[in-house]
Amino acid sequence: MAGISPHWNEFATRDELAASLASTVAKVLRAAIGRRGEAFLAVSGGTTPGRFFAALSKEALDWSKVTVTLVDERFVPESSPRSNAALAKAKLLQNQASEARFAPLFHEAATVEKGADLADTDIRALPWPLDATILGMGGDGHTASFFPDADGLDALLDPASTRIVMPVHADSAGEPRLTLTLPALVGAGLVVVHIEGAEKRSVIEAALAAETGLPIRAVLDRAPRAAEIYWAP
Ligand SMILES: O=C1O[C@H](COP(=O)(O)O)[C@@H](O)[C@H](O)[C@H]1O
Repeated sequence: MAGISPHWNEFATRDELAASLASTVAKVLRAAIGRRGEAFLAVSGGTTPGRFFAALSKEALDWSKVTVTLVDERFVPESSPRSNAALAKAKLLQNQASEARFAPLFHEAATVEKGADLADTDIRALPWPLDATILGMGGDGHTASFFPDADGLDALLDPASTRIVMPVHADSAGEPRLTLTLPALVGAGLVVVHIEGAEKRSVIEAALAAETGLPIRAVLDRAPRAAEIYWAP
């Protein structure tokens, strides 16, 4: 394996995982605020992060100094039930975390390419590097919007990319997507892969055991420091 092996954090229940991950991320955000006066967090969408978002939203810290963005987004407005921004706003930007600044990836544009250019400009102006990146993973081994069948996957996963946001077209994704690029994501001080259930565990274990070519493996291999896998049944 080219990269540094990830570290496993296993929990008996999804609630225990959510509480522990929220506590760890809150510590990282507090440390960043202490060190540089602000903190920068990227979170995933999908079905997995709900409990973690609820727990993190109740953590006491100076949320007015925190910027939250997304690891990836569907090219849909916030009014869509498939919007990751809508999910993050409803489940994370509440309670204590309602004071945080949210930076969306979706911008109204005629094409996802133009939307990605607008997002790249906006997101570039944020306080890089990320302090924490919380990735999810699909059962197909995709993470962020690095789908196995994405057009130009090598460019999306290029560790030398100078882009921060790129458009994604993949038949399996449903609609066009926007994603942070690999170097933007893995440059974070803390990189977490949050997965739940036996099936996803098997997928990531198989990806780590052999060169499957799955995007999750490329991300873990190309991260400059060991990622943390958070898993519960
Ligand atoms: O499409 C997406 O899926 C993955 C995994 O989602 P889940 O529903 O299986 O938890 C997610 O990490 C990503 O942000 C999202 O856009």
